[in-house]
Amino acid sequence: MKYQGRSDFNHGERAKIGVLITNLGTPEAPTPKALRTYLAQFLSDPRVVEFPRLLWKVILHGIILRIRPARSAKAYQTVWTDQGSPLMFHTQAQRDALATQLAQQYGDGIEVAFAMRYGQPSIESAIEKLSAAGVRQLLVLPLYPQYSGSTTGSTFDNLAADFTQRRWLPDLRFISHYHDYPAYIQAVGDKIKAHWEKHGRCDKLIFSYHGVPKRYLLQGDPYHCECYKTTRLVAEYLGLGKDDYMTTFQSRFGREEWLKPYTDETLKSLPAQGVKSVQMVCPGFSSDCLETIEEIGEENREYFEHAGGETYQYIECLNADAAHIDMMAQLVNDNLHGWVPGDQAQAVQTAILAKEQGAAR
Ligand SMILES: C=CC1=C(C)c2cc3[nH]c(cc4nc(cc5[nH]c(cc1n2)c(C)c5CCC(=O)O)C(CCC(=O)O)=C4C)c(C)c3C=C
Ligand SMILES: [Fe+2]
Ligand SMILES: [Fe+2]
Repeated sequence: MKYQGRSDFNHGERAKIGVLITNLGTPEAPTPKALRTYLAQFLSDPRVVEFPRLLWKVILHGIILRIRPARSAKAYQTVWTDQGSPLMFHTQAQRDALATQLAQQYGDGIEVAFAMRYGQPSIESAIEKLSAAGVRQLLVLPLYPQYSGSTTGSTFDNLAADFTQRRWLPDLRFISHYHDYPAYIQAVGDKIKAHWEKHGRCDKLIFSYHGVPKRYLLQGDPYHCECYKTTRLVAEYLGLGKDDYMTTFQSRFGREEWLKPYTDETLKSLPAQGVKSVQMVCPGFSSDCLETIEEIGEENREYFEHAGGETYQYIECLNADAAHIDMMAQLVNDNLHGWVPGDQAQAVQTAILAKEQGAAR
């Protein structure tokens, strides 16, 4: 059988709305073996590494997957907790809190699930679960505020690939970005304000985003522009002057040029320019993860301090903060416009019918 379907459907079944939040994915364990599996899937994605396929396969399997898993496993060990990978437990907590919030509005007419683009729980398994629960209208929210083909685009590829195997497709809506969504800007701005209230201000506030190869920007990826727009809007919300903040790009991979300015080089050079205290914020990451906790929280702190910097503070991601969950619920509500769970739709229809019958009498 080519297309997957349910043979147990019954006509009385209630149609539900499904909300699927997704993130990148993380290894199962901080070990070289688990890293190898994770990196093999991640780095084989043509959306992530746009390089001639055959040549890349040779480089990936012949060089990178022999060296990087052990190195990355060491880095993951520094962020791993009793609850596992931060990216995983934050995303799980976001799902739980969002489900609780949406249940207050929609009762059990809505199902909320989370999935990861690489590793588990996979997007396929989440759609299967939602479909078995009676979801006929599906809203997908990849938790990447800024659109990039390498993240958001790849999530859509995965979703579309799953749909090519499915017999009965749901109505589908896909949120491709929310980099300038007012509630998101406000949530990021308020998190910074809360940090200032506790710790005071620094010479410079640095907005550090994950980078992508510069080539992707030149070929039309809007990610770079969306990062700059997020920074500008948050800076405006905070009333910052142009010298009070800057945008940088972190987490370079490979040898080609990536989006600049690079976070690490910037931090190495700032103390010589008289900037002795910095606050770091990463609005492109909806959850703290390896790239924020280890790379921004630890590695870049060392670069800055080694170069003569005196104060270095990292402002955490929005994670499962109430303001973040409220923002997600608002975003979901905006995008569910016109969709109502099956029984509510039925109730509306019954009311219209009763009104019509009343008028006919
Ligand atoms: C937030 C947006 C992200 C973009 C854009 C992005 C692009 C991108 N990433 C790589 C390579 C790696 N990224 C890795 C980790 C990682 N990346 C993101 C997010 C974005 N990546 C997150 C949230 C994480 C952390 C995951 C976690 O488990 O905590 C890694 C793995 C770690 C390592 O070995 O260094 C790699 C590799 C590329 C090539 C790319 C754009 C083309
Ligand atoms: Fe990445
Ligand atoms: Fe990194």
